[in-house]
Amino acid sequence: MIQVEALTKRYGPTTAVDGLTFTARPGLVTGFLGPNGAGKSTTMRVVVGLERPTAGTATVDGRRYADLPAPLHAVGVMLDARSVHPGRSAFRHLLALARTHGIGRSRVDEVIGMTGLESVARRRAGTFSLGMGQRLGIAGALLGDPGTLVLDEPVNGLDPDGVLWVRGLVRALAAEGRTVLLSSHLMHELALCADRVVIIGQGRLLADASVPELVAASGGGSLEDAYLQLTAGSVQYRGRAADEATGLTAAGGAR
Ligand SMILES: Nc1ncnc2c1ncn2[C@@H]1O[C@H](COP(=O)(O)OP(=O)(O)OP(=O)(O)O)[C@@H](O)[C@H]1O
Repeated sequence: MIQVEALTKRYGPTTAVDGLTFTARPGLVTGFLGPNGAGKSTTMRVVVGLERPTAGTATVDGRRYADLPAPLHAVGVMLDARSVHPGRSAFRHLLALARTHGIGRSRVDEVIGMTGLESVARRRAGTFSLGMGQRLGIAGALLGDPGTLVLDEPVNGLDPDGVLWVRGLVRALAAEGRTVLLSSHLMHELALCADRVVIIGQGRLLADASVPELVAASGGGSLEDAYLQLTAGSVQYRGRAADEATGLTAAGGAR
């Protein structure tokens, strides 16, 4: 279980997370949404002990990450799939991670199998495609057989088969009673795999509800409709309308 309570994180003059409170419960996939720069990654980084809160707390199973006796067994993390040493093979990377946490080699083989990386396990991670890197990141998160998983955009760069695989994986992990917190910008995918959705904007909570509740509150559209309504006032980085950006008029002619 992840509990975020009155969490604030400031970087100099920037308030990345602003008094945020929510709980990701066992047995559920909790989708974590928000516009670019809303504070999702920062929140996840605090949960897994990579950042210290300015105020408030974030705990896993009631303890701050730093106080967990066996962190890799408590919480599996995939924040940035590119953080793997490029010269190391997938197998070596996972083995090094396993060894530093007292995890046996057989579990390394197991997670390589679970993530479909058998044929490339001996290849240098630096040669991996985006999707293969994502799979390796997920393998690392699964290594400690953790009760909680924190996955930052796990379907980013995956092909349709990979997206389907992640959906099945997170559903299965939740069905086993684990807590899954997963961020994504893919509304359609989240509508399919999340039980609850936490939406933030400019570091603040905008909604914490089930997908059907959000859809009903938006007037019965889609999760995307609900999200766009809720975040309309919180988007910081908005491009020009497509017709303006391309120099085309509404009638389709060039300006
Ligand atoms: N190390 C840092 N130093 C300074 N500012 C930071 C740092 N990390 C994040 N920020 C700022 O905090 C805010 C929240 O960023 P964060 O990466 O958490 O957002 P996000 O919701 O994950 O965005 P995205 O969807 O683009 O990944 C942004 O304004 C960002 O520029």
